[in-house]
Amino acid sequence: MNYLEIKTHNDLDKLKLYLAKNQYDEQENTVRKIIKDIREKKDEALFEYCHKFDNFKANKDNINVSNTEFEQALSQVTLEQKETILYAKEKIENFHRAFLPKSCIIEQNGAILGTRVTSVKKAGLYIPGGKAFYPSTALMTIIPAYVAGVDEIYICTPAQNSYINPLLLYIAKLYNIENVFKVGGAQAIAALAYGTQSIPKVDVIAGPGNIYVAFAKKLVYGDVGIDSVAGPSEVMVVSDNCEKLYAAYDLLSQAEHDANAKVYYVGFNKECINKISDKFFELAKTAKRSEITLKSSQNALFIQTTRELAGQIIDEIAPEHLELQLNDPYSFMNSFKNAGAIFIGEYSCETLGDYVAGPNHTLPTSQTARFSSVLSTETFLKKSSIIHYTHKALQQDAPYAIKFAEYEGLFAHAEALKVRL
Ligand SMILES: NC(=O)c1ccc[n+]([C@@H]2O[C@H](COP(=O)([O-])OP(=O)(O)OC[C@H]3O[C@@H](n4cnc5c(N)ncnc54)[C@H](O)[C@@H]3O)[C@@H](O)[C@H]2O)c1
Ligand SMILES: [Zn+2]
Repeated sequence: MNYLEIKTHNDLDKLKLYLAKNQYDEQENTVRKIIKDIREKKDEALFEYCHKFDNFKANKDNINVSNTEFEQALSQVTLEQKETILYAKEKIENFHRAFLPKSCIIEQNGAILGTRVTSVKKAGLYIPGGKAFYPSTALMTIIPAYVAGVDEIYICTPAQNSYINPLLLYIAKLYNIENVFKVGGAQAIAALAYGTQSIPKVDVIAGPGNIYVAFAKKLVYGDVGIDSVAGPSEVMVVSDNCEKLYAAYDLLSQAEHDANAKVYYVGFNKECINKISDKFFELAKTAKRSEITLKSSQNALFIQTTRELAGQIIDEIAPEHLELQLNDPYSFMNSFKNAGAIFIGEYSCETLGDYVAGPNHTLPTSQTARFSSVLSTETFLKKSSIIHYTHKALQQDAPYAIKFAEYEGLFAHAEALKVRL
């Protein structure tokens, strides 16, 4: 078991050292090669990788889910499944609508100044599907793109042996999305970033994935927009009591996603740490997905610290999901800034956020919550400035702008104003 005792400010170095050990050079090299191949050989490389990684013999005619496949899938979806999806859909839509940024203008010294919010034209959504199926991610990626008003939405998801989860296709159909490509991993991200004969180049790629997907998004960023580096799941539970052992269950709920998932428990006394870790490892051994949890549980880190230092530990790790099972969580929240999503109180377990609470479950991982945000409508929006002067407003501001232009030696800038005065 990985265990750190952080009792003084200097002890934080132990944590920094621990976090710096996480290196994935091999996977990064693999991803670089995949991106290069897709850029150079396009569909040819894409089809090869579909075969290699997902055992799907892709070609230009079967890479896109056909109408027949849609119909077959839709006929398999039960009434109960539809009701469950529609329940979550409504809650997620309401949340994303409520936080939709709007264009706005102000008037300053007679000039009209504003921000015009427009959506991107084309979005590529990645819905993972290697070790589990994620229809919930279909809702979590499609809804913000749809609410933002994206013109064209394309989906990529791995199709092992050509199979795609029917619930995912049901959700795509709810939003009239016809372009669902059976492509996963880094090759899907590269195809959406640079375009191939079969897959169009998009403006923004959003959606979570495993380490290959996360690296690929990081590497194509700049040529295309991304939501965040939303890689293998992470959870940190900070608790000041352990009577109910909830923390152990919550750690396991993230450990079952991926062998590379990371779970952290931060406690203030050794008894709690022992109790939670014992239960966690017991659950990891007997879990239904034990072939994954036996590996990911090896990444679990248990930290004993003080309440005063806990905030700094959170800021260092910047966990994707943070659960605060504390007596006074709201005052504790002043002690840190970095976390993808914050779950407050013992009843707000992370599973609710994954499926039905409403906020997005696609979140920054591997310490990127220091500067990245949860996936939202903003991922698919951009802001342009609006600047509109009348002659009177120009007369007021021009003398100052002319002086600035002269300080910078940019005399043509000054002239452009002078001719208008
Ligand atoms: N951060 C978030 O918001 C969030 C949300 C949900 C899920 N997740 C994460 O999404 C991930 C889903 O992972 P998954 O594996 O089930 O599905 P996935 O779709 O992300 O990955 C499957 C793809 O990985 C590629 N791949 C697999 N092995 C490879 C190899 N050896 N070399 C190159 N490429 C390879 C293949 O192309 C395959 O199609 C998990 O890590 C989970 O924790 C994250
Ligand atoms: Zn989860």
